[in-house]
Amino acid sequence: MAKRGMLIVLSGPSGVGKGTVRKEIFSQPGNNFDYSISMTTRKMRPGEVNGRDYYFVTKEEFEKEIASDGMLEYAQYVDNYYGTPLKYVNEMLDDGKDVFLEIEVKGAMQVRDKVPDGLFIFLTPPDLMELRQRIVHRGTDDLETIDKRMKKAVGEIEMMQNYDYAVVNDEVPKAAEKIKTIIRAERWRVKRFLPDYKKQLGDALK
Ligand SMILES: Nc1nc2c(ncn2[C@@H]2O[C@H](COP(=O)(O)OP(=O)(O)O)[C@@H](O)[C@H]2O)c(=O)[nH]1
Ligand SMILES: Nc1ncnc2c1ncn2[C@@H]1O[C@H](COP(=O)(O)OP(=O)(O)O)[C@@H](O)[C@H]1O
Repeated sequence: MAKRGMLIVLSGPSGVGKGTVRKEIFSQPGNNFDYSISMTTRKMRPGEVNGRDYYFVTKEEFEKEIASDGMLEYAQYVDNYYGTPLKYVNEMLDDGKDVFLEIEVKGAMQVRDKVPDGLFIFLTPPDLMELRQRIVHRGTDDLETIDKRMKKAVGEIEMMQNYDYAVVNDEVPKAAEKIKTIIRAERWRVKRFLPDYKKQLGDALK
């Protein structure tokens, strides 16, 4: 049955370990979902590669994409734009492939409105002190940015209620395992099969 692919959205507060857990999932055989590379106006960090980690663009370039309806969703996060280019996601889903988005909560809620049958998973820290320690430990943000990210994290965690599943990122392999289990089960959601059978029934009764 040629089913449309499943859109998988992983969000959670900055520093909770989304990138780390996603890489763990993708490194395992059979879990190479198509990853949607986001566009951002934030500065490239050491070690990041344009076109692999993000498409790094100017504010003007980003605003042009918004104006031409080129984004599935976008949000402003700590002084920068972040967004999901629409074209790639649509092509992959039409091709029957599952697409994985790793995005913050405001963007995820826009996706939820547009793609209600997507799978929405919230990655949450064991507690807020641990979250702060992870951001400090990562060493990519100055103290002022860390404070901004922490304040934001509180509001973001409250958004958890709008997701289908919550996964606590206590240990990376455990969190990755839980997410894989959720994805595996969700592939067999009745909603995903009904349209195909309805069409077959229509054809069979002709
Ligand atoms: N809405 C939206 N958020 C994104 C997108 N790409 C990344 N983000 C989120 O933007 C936030 C900041 O990302 P980044 O500056 O890379 O920091 P980090 O993920 O905390 O290392 C994170 O919560 C990301 O998940 C996107 O395409 N759309
Ligand atoms: N389960 C975990 N236990 C301890 N540290 C973690 C865990 N998951 C991630 N980290 C660390 O926390 C920091 C933030 O992780 P990262 O994947 O960059 O988060 P995000 O993508 O959500 O902003 C990194 O230094 C990472 O190594």
